[in-house]
Amino acid sequence: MTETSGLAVRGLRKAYGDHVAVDDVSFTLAPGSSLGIVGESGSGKTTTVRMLVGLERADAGSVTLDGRDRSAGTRRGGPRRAERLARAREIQMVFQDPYLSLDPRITVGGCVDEVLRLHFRLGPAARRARVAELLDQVGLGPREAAALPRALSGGQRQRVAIARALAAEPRVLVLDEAVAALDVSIQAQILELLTGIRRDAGIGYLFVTHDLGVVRHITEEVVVLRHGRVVESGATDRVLGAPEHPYTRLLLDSVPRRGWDPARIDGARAAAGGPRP
Ligand SMILES: Nc1ncnc2c1ncn2[C@@H]1O[C@H](COP(=O)(O)OP(=O)(O)OP(=O)(O)O)[C@@H](O)[C@H]1O
Repeated sequence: MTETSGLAVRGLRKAYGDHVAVDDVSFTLAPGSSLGIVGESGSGKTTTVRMLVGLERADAGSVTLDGRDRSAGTRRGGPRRAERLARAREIQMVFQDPYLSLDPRITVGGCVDEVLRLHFRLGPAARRARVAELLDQVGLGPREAAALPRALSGGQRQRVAIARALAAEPRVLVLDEAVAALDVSIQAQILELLTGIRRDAGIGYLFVTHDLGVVRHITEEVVVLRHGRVVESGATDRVLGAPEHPYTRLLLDSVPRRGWDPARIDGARAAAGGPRP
């Protein structure tokens, strides 16, 4: 990746009072590639991506997309609305629970249409066609388009959330535990769908998850966070296949499987430096 293409995160830091949630986190995401951010609960994954999408202000560090500084332009009064909108469009987020992020009073088609109206100058007929196309891309048809979110299954709702994110034509899609609430078979369907979209659209994925199976399935590179710091990063196959840091080994050993022994995990945790004091 050249310095000017893709997403580059450098030295991000965020403290809440005297608790440092994210500490000097850096990584890059090439256009169309897929990066996993893994770590235990409280390791700083969500705080990191919230800073990328502007839901949280970083204390230090920078985020650039295709060479443009996303924190720049904060001159007096902040960036102009058009700039802010353009920036918001570039990185879209899909959350764990689409039910909470979808307006219960607006039909599925209407909620995708909202995004088109916000970001693009399209007439009603063009918007209708684009809504149908986006829903079709995620495997939903006219029946679902006319329904309210509560009439859909969890997997269908997550498809709506993905269609809505894609409507903005982002460069990067941040998926924060986006399949965690779904049944395993539905998870697999959504992961397949996302894999296909990435291939076709060349959108970069940032996958926040505690599920190493998901990481193995969908990411090319991975960053391991612990207590807000990057302890290991690299190609997913290498990091999961031959982890170098004791904490990564601990995460791998913590996945329940045949012959799994919780007592061994406690021993490994002590070796990795124990819980935070
Ligand atoms: N708004 C906030 N105010 C105070 N502390 C916060 C806030 N948001 C996060 N934290 C703290 O920052 C640390 C990192 O939290 P974060 O949610 O980023 O972790 P995570 O790795 O995403 O965890 P999980 O997998 O449970 O979502 C935690 O110790 C958390 O308690």
